[in-house]
Amino acid sequence: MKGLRMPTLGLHKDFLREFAQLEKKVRTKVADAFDKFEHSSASGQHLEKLSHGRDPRLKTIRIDKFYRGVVLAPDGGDSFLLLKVLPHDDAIDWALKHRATVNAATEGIELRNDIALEQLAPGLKLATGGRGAQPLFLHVSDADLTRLGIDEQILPIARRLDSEEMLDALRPILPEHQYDVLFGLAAGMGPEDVWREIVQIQLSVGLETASVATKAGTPQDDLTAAMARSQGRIALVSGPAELMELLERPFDAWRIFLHPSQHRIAYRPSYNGPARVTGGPGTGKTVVALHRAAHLAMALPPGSPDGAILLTTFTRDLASELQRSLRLLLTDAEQLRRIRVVNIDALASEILRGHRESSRLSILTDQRDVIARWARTARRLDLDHSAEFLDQEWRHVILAQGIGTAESYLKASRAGRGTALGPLKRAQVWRAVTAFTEDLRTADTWTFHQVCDEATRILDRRSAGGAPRLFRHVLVDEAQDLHPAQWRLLRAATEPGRPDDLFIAGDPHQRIYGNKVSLRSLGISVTGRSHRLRINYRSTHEIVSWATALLVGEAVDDMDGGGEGLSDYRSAFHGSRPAVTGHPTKAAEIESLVGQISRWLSESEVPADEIGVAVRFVQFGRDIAAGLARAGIPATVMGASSTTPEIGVRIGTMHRLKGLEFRCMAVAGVSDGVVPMRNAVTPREVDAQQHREDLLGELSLLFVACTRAREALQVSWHGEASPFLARAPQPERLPL
Ligand SMILES: Nc1ncnc2c1ncn2[C@@H]1O[C@H](COP(=O)(O)OP(=O)(O)OP(=O)(O)O)[C@@H](O)[C@H]1O
Repeated sequence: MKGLRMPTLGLHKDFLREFAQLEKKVRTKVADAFDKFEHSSASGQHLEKLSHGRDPRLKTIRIDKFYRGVVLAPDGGDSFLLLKVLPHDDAIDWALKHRATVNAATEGIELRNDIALEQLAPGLKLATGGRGAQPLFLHVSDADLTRLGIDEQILPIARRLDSEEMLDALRPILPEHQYDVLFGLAAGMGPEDVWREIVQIQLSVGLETASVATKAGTPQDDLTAAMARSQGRIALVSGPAELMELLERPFDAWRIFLHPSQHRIAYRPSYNGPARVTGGPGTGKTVVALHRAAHLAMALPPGSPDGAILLTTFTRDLASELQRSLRLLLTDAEQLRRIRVVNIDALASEILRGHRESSRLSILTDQRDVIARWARTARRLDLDHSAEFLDQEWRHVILAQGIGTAESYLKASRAGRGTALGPLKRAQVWRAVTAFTEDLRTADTWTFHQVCDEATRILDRRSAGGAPRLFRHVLVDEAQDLHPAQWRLLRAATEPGRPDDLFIAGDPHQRIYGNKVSLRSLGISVTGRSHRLRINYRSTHEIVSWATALLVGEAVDDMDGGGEGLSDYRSAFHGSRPAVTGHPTKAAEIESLVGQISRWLSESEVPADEIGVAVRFVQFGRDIAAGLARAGIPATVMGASSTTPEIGVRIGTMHRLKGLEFRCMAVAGVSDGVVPMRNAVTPREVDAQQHREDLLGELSLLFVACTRAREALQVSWHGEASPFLARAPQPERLPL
């Protein structure tokens, strides 16, 4: 077969991003132009060389009168890397200025703006000399910088940087890997940490993907080899059919451009027990869980039963979203059938229903009904504990620890609860719990936690009788909000001690339901199999830094006996700053919001369903929907009806929008008394610890709402501003 090599086609992630932003008719032309790469003999013909470019391998291709593509293609070689698609003059300008190199540390391809870098150095010297500030990388030796992949051109520039802002300003012209290394060092990581977390991951994932991508014995040119080692930045495609498939779904880059730090977690052949991924909002935890599920489905032997893998999460809406994404990732119907996607509570009810004579199950879904029942019980027994206190004691101590008798409750640890309860008080609480649960039993009515408990007992009995566990692998997303009863159900659903039994994705900073767990106490040890993601792919740097400031100084536990911070958490790209606006009245806030949404729709041409509005309580959402309707803007209040299809702008409570994302996001009604919601916070005098926990929960809720925004965020209030807003820096009050 000598001389008959197929061309290698690679796609840079910038290419897909720019392609996604083009109008549909231009996208069709781009697809047509690159479809011509079908045969190696013809592939290079359409490429035009540039004279006086920095890199003779950078060529352009005509798309139409206005657009050109930029391709990296060595003369006479058979590798093509699609880099950019830009308006005609910009494409030429980009191709003239840039140069592709292979990084000495990662062996992957990197691109740099050669001209801008050359022009930069003298100016930088002056700036530093003028201010005499301390160089940013004084503590790192040249040898270390070189070992981490900083090359001869960048080293003198790095030496002249004296602030993180300067580094940030240079980001667009620096080779991406080298920026990542410098960012890590500037954020306080030592050279060894940077080596392990940034270089080694890229190197080892790159080598792994390269060995999969290249057939044994096939000779390769340097460019092909380096392309294959550039996991996360470059995706190799098998041919025109795959290229066309990718171009049909340009918004779903997550399917092919996993960052090496994501790839190594998702595609590790096997974990010798439960594994976990954490990270701030938008770092791709869900993406990693989806890829892991796909990896496990592909690894199952042929003929494996349908539904052998469970992919689960907190709510029904999030489960539907997971199912939708999974269908994009896995196209093989048999592999897809191996993964069952269902939310935990629905799974628990299904198990219980299947076990009862009647499949009807009455479940208390509204927390207000639960509280009303507690209030009745407390009145009947003449107790002076509040309904909320009793409910919390039941959920956070009794159900959480699976306590079944008065004796064990008397001895139980109440760590995390702020009010001491002596034996007499405990006996009173136990009486209330017994009366409350007895009433539920008589009415054959359940809470979801009870359903989970009962489902766990059913599963445990079945496996004690020798039946196989329900699932071979269990993956759970949004894990920070699970109650211990739900954890126990998941533990019982898969065989402990088996490789890849549990895969857990979650962010403790987004804990909004007050459920704190210790994984160890539930028999789930993730020691040595825990990973953290640091790069936000959803929101701009401006949104991420504003929202992160809300949580500064808050200690959050990581469910495994440690704490987790957000200091090295950052965004992958820049955009406009969030806008924060106050209004004298509710009507004025709604009017301004309607104006902002109209501008997003008309000036920025954002489709209505890519605009989200988060509110703390649903009635304000309805008022906003009415305001939008008066302006002729379609909107849906999410969850208001299960039968009406969702159209237009999505309005939802902050709880409801968890896990979702929108190009433009308004977080409205962030007023004093509403955020934090007064009646959602236990008074300090009732339970000081619970008071702190509730406040943190409300703060996390605001954080979750703000981090749903991809490109634009507006936060507004009427009356007095929420005290939480004083934590965040005042952004420029500019229209977005
Ligand atoms: N490697 C990647 N390349 C491109 N896009 C990515 C990548 N990883 C994640 N994304 C995108 O970033 C966004 C956030 O990803 P994802 O929802 O998985 O994050 P998350 O950590 O689960 O977020 P949250 O905790 O806030 O719900 C999504 O739009 C996803 O498609």
